[in-house]
Amino acid sequence: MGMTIGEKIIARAAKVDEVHAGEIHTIEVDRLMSNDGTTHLTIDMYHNDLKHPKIADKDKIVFIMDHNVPAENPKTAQAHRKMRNFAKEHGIALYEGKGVCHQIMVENYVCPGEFIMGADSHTCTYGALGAFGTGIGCTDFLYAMVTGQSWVLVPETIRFELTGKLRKGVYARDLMLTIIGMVGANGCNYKVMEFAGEGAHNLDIDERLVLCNLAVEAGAKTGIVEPDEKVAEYLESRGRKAENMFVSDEDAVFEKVYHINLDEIEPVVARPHQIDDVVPADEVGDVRIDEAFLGSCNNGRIEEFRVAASILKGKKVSDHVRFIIAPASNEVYIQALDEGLIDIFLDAGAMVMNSNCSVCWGSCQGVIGEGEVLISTGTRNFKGRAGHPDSFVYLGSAATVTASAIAGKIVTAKEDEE
Ligand SMILES: CC(C)[C@H](C(=O)O)[C@@H](O)C(=O)O
Ligand code: SF4
Repeated sequence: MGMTIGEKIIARAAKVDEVHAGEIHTIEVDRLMSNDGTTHLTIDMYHNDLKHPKIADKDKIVFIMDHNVPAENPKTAQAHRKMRNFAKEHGIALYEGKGVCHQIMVENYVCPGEFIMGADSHTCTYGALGAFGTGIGCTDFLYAMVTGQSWVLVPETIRFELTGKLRKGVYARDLMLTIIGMVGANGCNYKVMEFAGEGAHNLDIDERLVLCNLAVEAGAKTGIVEPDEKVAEYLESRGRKAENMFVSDEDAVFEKVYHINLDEIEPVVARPHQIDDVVPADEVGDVRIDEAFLGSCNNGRIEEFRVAASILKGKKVSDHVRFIIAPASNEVYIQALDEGLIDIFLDAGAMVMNSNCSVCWGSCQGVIGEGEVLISTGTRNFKGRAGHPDSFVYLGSAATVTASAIAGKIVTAKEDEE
């Protein structure tokens, strides 16, 4: 029986010839990532609950401080100290203030065919490079850190067969929000969302990252785009090898296949407080905003910054809006500086933050108050996600967020602006 991409990666990690959905396998983890959201908890368990604490392979572990960076209160400062000290003591790679964990991982580590576990739900992002990335809690992280192994119940795969190309002014973010609106926030629970077909290959790496990153918002175990020469080029440009570029066999078994024509996708917005409450952006009505956010592991890359800058150029952010911009990594930040994008943002009246999770995380920067409305390129719009429990988060593309920051209410960008 043929295998899907996800099954092939699990078979490789389990060191067996074949695996199929429904089986449980012990796997060797290729890499482990943990951020400052939970690493201090893992470290506490390591010290307090293990009889013979040890690290299986320090070179497979990456610690990234990105959620509350720089620390905004003594409690996070203490959690950060714990993380720094542990990393130093065990020789674990540590990134502090260099960017959002998933962006750092994609820029520096992820390779196709790898099985990567991260103590963060958006670890599914790595499927953009043909890897199996999945989020785990800190107990599972601790086990994998100590043994080098974990276990996996092989998921069923749902295939998204994509055709066509996104039209001008329509972005991967609109595509993925549309898909989540269609399948629902639980529509792909514990499945692999596999994106394939000529439409998927038309998407660039940054667009694939947007798709895979939000797979968990449809409940998926991970999202994977069928890897191709664009992945190979990206890896080669960064000094990594394109091996293990698995694609699904012709006779692989999919639980379901969706056919989506990218030409038909239009700008959309997810309304508070559910990500699957998706409507066409121009049907959202008259929604006045207090804050706009451009950034996050979903949408804080150079491509989104270019779109935002082309819309903002020569314009001003509405005087009742705080427009907060946080690059997904310092690499993005430096590139944006070089291209003059940061000048455009500052001239327009936006606030540019350090590379971190920022408003997406909603506990460090740009928190919104009671009754306030945010339009965001972040990943989630749960009640209270960006601050006060009685506040409202809409999700949209970089273009929609930027155009809204200028208009002071939710609008889509006009064609000549992009
Ligand atoms: C802090 C972390 C555990 C959390 C996650 O798992 O996703 C965060 O990154 C988020 O986006 O809500
Ligand atoms: S940017 Fe948002 S979604 Fe991504 S890791 Fe940070 S808090 Fe989580």
